[in-house]
Amino acid sequence: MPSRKFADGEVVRGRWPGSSLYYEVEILSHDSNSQLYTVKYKDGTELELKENDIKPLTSFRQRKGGSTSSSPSRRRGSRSRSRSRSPGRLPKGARRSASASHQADIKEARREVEVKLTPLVLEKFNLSQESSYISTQYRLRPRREEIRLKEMDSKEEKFVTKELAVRTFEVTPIQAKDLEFGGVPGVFLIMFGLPVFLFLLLLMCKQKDPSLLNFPPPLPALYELWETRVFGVYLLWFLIQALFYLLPVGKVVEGMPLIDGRRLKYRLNGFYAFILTFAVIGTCLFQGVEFHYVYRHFLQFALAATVFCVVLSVYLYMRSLKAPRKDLSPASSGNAVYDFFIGRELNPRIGTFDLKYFCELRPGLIGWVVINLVMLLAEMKIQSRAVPSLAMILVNSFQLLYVVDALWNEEAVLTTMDIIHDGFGFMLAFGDLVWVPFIYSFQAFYLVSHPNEVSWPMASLMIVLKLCGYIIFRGANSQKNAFRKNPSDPKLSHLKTIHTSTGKNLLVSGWWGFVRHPNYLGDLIMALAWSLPCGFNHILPYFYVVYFTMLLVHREARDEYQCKKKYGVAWEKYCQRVPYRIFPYIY
Ligand SMILES: NC(=O)C1=CN([C@@H]2O[C@H](COP(=O)(O)OP(=O)(O)OC[C@H]3O[C@@H](n4cnc5c(N)ncnc54)[C@H](OP(=O)(O)O)[C@@H]3O)[C@@H](O)[C@H]2O)C=CC1
Ligand SMILES: CC(C)=CCC[C@@H](C)[C@H]1CC=C2C3=C(CC[C@@]21C)[C@@]1(C)CC[C@H](O)C(C)(C)[C@@H]1CC3
Repeated sequence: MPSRKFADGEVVRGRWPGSSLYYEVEILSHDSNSQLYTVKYKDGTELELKENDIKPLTSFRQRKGGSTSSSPSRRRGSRSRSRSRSPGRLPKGARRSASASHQADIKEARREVEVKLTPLVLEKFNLSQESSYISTQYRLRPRREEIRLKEMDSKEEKFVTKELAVRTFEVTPIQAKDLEFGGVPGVFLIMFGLPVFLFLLLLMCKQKDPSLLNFPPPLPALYELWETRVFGVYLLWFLIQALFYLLPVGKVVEGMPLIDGRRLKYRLNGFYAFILTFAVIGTCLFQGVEFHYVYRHFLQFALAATVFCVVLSVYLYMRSLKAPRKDLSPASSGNAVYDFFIGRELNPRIGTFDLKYFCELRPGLIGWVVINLVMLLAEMKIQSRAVPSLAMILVNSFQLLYVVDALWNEEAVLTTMDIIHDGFGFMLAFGDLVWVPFIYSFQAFYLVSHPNEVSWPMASLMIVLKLCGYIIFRGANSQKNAFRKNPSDPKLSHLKTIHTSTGKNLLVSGWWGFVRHPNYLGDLIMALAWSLPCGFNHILPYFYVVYFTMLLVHREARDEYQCKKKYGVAWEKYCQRVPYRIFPYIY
């Protein structure tokens, strides 16, 4: 008979399903057939857990004792992590509401968790058991601070209790307000509108006078835009990038925990792929390959990429119908149109080949730099220049820095909303493979046919602006990534934090104490710096700044909504302490 590690009545730590958080539980019984323990959380919740998901209390106490954190808020954060909290909140992936008519899928996974929860009466948590080992930390704190913290604790406990009650018993019907992007009509409009808009914009830019008054330009017939050879070149590009992605070079890291606690592995070799790509391009240039072909067929390439993206999205949707429910995205809704757009499967993979992760950083992002280079060469050819214009050099170098930075910090993409929350569907396929390479290169495309002379003093100001944006963007992203990776990193010990009932803390000083999305602010400042070299003759090169502001304001609202659900009172406190979202004193 297989042995069991924990005895009935033993008090241990049990992992909350789908998260990496452990809570104090009592072992009630053990089933020798299923090898599952029935455990009881402090609020009365009973669950069945595997032995791997249970840890002795001692391992946690030892870790706390070794905390290096020094700031009061950090101490407070670690204390809260070591204390038992209600596991009432569901795993991140299961937070969104379910439809009555919703297929089994992801929401059923949530229901599975819910039906096993059996708190008939939700009692207030008993925290006394652990107070002995946290008391040394309490004693160090001034009295007034202690009272304030206790008040906050009781407020948070009430919040968690309420959350648990709601999440345990509520059968949440799908409601229009739960769908983002304007729901089904909204995503329908986006799916048809964006490709049309892309072509109108590119055609407009090709006009001699790309004024808004000349909008919309005449659309060419579809057969004029389709070229099989171009499609072949595009496929070749995609396959070469896929080949580079498969090279067994670079570190392998684990992504964030999924709904079932698994962590997928990702190879970080984007930067190598970039170097290899440019080694190949350099060789081709040396061999006299005509890159002007890409400029001459720019619209055809955009169409080839769009067709490819539609085919890919159909494939992704079809395969998601066979995907096990644990693999579905928390953003998926059960509505076919919406799910086709937002993506139904969270991490579609062919073997170890992760399609979303690959598309997010490789063909589109590296393609953007290649297109910029093509535009630089086209400018020299069309304007008969011996060297590229200063404006073109600025645009190329600013955007090159952005892409190299993304590939160098590739691991950071694993914590973005796109990887953790959104599925892989039309939105990201189109965004990654069409929008990024063909819209983000718009300034360079514009400069080919609309030259702008930039003086050195103006160029210096633009460089300063770009560097300011970059320092904010990189500083904020690195600070948050380092904090999420290791909250007690000594390099971050000077920063203040707010503790949350999930056990994770929020930074409230440093970049994240300046505004609530400092990384977006930096990104937007950089976007402005990319457009300024195009001058002020036309509004068109500033389209990117306008679009990007809209994208990030909308993204900030989506993130805010999710953080509010995730962190509750703690998030509200954060908002009080850091009142501005992106632009200090403005928004
Ligand atoms: N060029 C482009 O087109 C685009 C670029 N971007 C860039 O991508 C990057 C990633 O963006 P995105 O994924 O949207 O979001 P963020 O990197 O800003 O991540 C948001 C998450 O950070 C955590 N967080 C929020 N506030 C705090 C805090 N005070 N302390 C600690 N953690 C906090 C929360 O997650 P949790 O607590 O769960 O860790 C929150 O959900 C940004 O730099 C953005 O500018 C984004 C979109 C498009
Ligand atoms: C118009 C439409 C369908 C929008 C989709 C939005 C996408 C264009 C963007 C969503 C998130 C993105 C990110 C980057 C590029 C744009 C998209 C795909 C990113 C790869 C750019 C480089 C950054 O350093 C980044 C890695 C942080 C970033 C991640 C998010």
